[in-house]
Amino acid sequence: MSINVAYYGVPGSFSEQALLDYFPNDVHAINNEKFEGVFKLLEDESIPYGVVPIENSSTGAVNAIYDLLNKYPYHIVGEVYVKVEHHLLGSKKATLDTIKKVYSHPQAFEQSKPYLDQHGWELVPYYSTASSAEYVKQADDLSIASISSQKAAQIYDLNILANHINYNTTNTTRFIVLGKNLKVNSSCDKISVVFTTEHKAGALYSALKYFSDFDINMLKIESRPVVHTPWQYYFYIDFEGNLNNPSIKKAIDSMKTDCMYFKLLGNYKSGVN
Ligand SMILES: O=C(O)C(=O)C[C@]1(C(=O)O)C=C[C@@H](O)C=C1
Repeated sequence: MSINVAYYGVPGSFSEQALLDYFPNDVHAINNEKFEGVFKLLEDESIPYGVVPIENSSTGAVNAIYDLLNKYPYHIVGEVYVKVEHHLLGSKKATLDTIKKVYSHPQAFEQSKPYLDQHGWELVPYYSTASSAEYVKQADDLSIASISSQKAAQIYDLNILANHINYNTTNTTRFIVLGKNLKVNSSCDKISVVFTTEHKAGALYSALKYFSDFDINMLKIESRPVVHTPWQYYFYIDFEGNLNNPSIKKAIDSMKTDCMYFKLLGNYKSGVN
């Protein structure tokens, strides 16, 4: 029986690619055009997983996803890295000279900025990179193009007007797999948490020092504003470990005592980059 998995975008988006890489067999993919839409789809009992982008190697965090991870009760149960190559797509008769406007996801604009800066095109932020291709196909207008994947060019039958326009040749996006429950098995080697600390000298240091005390390798820190309390922050931390390891348990219990708010986001197997 196939398993229902929600993803961001439409067929040909990088999130769909991430889903297919993570769930290569028997999957029924259900899409949504908004990041929060993917989280909402998981409210349906028949959809156990969702796939969304969280971080890009050139342009950094996808902030909206960090905020949604804290807002919804889901867990990170996996991650997958996808090499992201952007192309400029246009309708069959379009050329670089006919283009006036370019549609894409804002992250794709950032990842292709030096190329776009060479042209005077108007940039129109749109939904996913693949929806942008779909839009260009439907509009059938020589003056518009999208920044999308090669797969989107095939699906929406568009021409590639310029290849590989992302400035970083190792441009990679990390996607997370959302699930409803915390799932810990022996292959899980990465933990994600979010917390707030008191607004006083040394508070963050106190919470983080347990990584050193318990010899735990911290992988990432990201901060996001606590919206209704100006200048307070949620700290999102990724670190190596398995929740069944007693010293990881102790480190987390100690950390909690230094935090005003603490949420365990997940323990999962790190993806291959
Ligand atoms: O638009 C898509 O195809 C997506 O999956 C979204 C997204 C993102 O938001 O980071 C994913 C990968 C690329 O970095 C650009 C866009």
